[in-house]
Amino acid sequence: MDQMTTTDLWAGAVREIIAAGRRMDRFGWVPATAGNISRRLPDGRIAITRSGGHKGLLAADGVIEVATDGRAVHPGDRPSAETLLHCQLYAHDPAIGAVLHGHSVASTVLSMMAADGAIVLADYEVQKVFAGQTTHEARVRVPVFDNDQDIARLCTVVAPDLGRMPAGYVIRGHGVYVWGDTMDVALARLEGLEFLLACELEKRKLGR
Ligand SMILES: CSC[C@@H](O)[C@@H](O)C(=O)COP(=O)(O)O
Ligand SMILES: [Zn+2]
Repeated sequence: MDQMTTTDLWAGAVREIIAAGRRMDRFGWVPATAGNISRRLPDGRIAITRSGGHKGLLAADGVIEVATDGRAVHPGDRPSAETLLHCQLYAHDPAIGAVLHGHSVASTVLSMMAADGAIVLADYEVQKVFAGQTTHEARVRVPVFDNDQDIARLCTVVAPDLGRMPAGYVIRGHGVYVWGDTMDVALARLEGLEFLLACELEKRKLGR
């Protein structure tokens, strides 16, 4: 791959990450410095948001490269605190090309109330946004994992569920992780999941 092509690939990934951050911000899913966003390039490089920036106000220098073990490729760069959760998904499935993490009100509140380690979505038409879901009559289980500031340890808790989370997962009192083969697919899944969590929160406020 020539130099021009690798530069173009990187620029494309950065554009997608910046646009995703703006879109997530419009919905209020990345308050303050919350959230992180990554993209795996066709050549295997991983682009991810720098730690601590506002994800709705990203510029090109807010996106940096990490290796598959989560370490910054360029010395001095500080990748997202949750980089290992992104790398875990990329290592699990070579088809995954984008990972999104946001902190919505609905995911934060519902996960704090979740019993049995999951939020179960049922009877919603929009469940069909998730791969393999063809009817509102199915039940979509969204695992809820306890929050942990030790992200390597959190990865070991998430690991057994890899490959059986059609809608992504939620970290308790923290937020969602979703992914997709492309950024557009990941954003569609995020929008679908957040819509359903918002519905679920409204339902519970009505005592249902
Ligand atoms: C604003 S606190 C949120 C952070 O602790 C973390 O959960 C988060 O989502 C963003 O961390 P970052 O290191 O910027 O990727
Ligand atoms: Zn977070």
